[in-house]
Amino acid sequence: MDLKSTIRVIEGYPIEGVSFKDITTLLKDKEAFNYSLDLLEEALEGLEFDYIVGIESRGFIFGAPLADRLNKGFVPVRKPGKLPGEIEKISYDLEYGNNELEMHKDAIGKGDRVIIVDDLIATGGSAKAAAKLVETLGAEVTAFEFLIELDDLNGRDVLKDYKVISLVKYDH
Ligand SMILES: O=P(O)(O)OC[C@H]1O[C@H](OP(=O)(O)OP(=O)(O)O)[C@H](O)[C@@H]1O
Ligand SMILES: Nc1ncnc2[nH]cnc12
Repeated sequence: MDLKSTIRVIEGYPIEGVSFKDITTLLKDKEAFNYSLDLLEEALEGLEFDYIVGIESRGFIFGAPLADRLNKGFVPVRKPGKLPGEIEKISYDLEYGNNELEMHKDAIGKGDRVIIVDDLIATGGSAKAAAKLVETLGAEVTAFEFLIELDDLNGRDVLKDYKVISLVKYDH
């Protein structure tokens, strides 16, 4: 199956110059959604880890079912103000705008190995911020896994010290 053909591209959203990769068209196609999870699962074969960490919100859509398939726990990295317990917080820049991410302090710790999952890597800012949260809590990032990679935005360079897996590539 050609996964790319199920992803809709909308130019100029949310601001001029951005070529937005809309995964809602993939998600509503049950074969494409299932196949994307098959590929995400297969690509992690041979890696040892304890948890899937998903980045809100689109990272939850792939991260949670992937954790269930792999019989691992799922840990959310959330946008500000959503987690009820004691949190670790970090600020970061996006392709458009900036944001903050938070994680429960007691969610993971020393000796834990995690896979960080998101739908897309653009600048790599969100992924790097999530890794810093994981590492601040004493855990280790085994790999990053994305459905989509935007090559020209060089997010992979930002994550050069890590294993990075992506399924579908675009120039930008
Ligand atoms: O590599 P980066 O430049 O950091 O960009 C990628 C991030 O941007 C999008 O999330 P967004 O913050 O738009 O939130 P959403 O998932 O809630 O739509 C996407 O889902 C990634 O998390
Ligand atoms: N070009 C893009 N398409 C979809 N989601 C994004 N998040 C950051 N950049 C994006």
